[in-house]
Amino acid sequence: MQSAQGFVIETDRLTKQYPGVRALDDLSLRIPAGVTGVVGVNGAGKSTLIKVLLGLLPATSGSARVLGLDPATQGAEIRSRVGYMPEHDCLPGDVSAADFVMHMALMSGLPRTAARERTSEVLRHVGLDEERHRAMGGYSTGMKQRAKLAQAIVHDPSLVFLDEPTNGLDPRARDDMLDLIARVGSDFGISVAVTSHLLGELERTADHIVVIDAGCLLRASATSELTHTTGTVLVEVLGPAGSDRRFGQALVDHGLQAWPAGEQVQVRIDHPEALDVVRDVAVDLGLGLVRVQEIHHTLEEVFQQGADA
Ligand SMILES: Nc1ncnc2c1ncn2[C@@H]1O[C@H](COP(=O)(O)OP(=O)(O)OP(=O)(O)O)[C@@H](O)[C@H]1O
Repeated sequence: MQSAQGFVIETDRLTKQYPGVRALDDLSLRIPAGVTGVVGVNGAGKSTLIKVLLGLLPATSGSARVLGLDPATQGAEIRSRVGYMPEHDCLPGDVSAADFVMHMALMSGLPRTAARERTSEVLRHVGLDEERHRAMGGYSTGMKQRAKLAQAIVHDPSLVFLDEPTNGLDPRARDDMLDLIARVGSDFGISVAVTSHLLGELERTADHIVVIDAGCLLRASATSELTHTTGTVLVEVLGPAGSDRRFGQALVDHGLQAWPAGEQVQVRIDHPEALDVVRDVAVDLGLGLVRVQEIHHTLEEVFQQGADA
């Protein structure tokens, strides 16, 4: 279920005041279905936002809708339709993932047979098939994060909140977790709101990015809009040593802006025929064109530019 306008989450001037700290400050945002990255430095207000949206914390002022429901009065209903993976370790060490996830499935109201089937399905999905009967106290951080993800989606929610799911993971486990999150969206059709304090991390995974700073909305946009093309391409040619330099010089002689980038050449594509010139120059010099790749801004660059402006 979504709101009449098709947003899974909407907030209007949402404010949360803790004693001495305004964690959310007049925050108005709209999050569509799909995978959305909620990005902000530590202390920006991400966890507070999730807790208010789940109806676990009352807002000081303003309003919100989650799947069209009001967290202030319909928290229990929201929590039955929304999954939540908390940031911190909250798993009982002496219980197996299979028992824990099954318990969470039963708690959410699934009948026993459906709960058992769904538990196997989600544990397989998160890659905890083999180890599911071992006590979770002996799990690695990556395995614990997977078990937390499994319990968040076991009741087949329409939306899931994942609070810093890559925290404490090494780069390989982090990439695996990000792939898994993308598949929660695509394979199960569950909308995802995932937080991170690392700007670049959700670039590949999220369809939309919301950036929060000191409880305020800094930016909200489709990821593709934020990381739009830089108008340059990276070209790799195949030929004898020094071919890249000869190629770059020839492009400049043909009126293009080109400069070296390692052993490749970066070329500004500022008119539609520029790519034809790149191809023709390579042919003229007898060089093979190995690849021509569009360069996109990274999210870090986009926000660095914003900060410098
Ligand atoms: N229960 C609380 N009482 C007082 N201040 C709090 C409380 N919980 C959070 N805060 C403060 O509110 C601000 C926002 O915290 P929040 O945990 O929502 O941020 P965050 O973006 O999730 O960061 P992190 O990833 O570090 O948890 C911080 O300044 C934090 O210290």
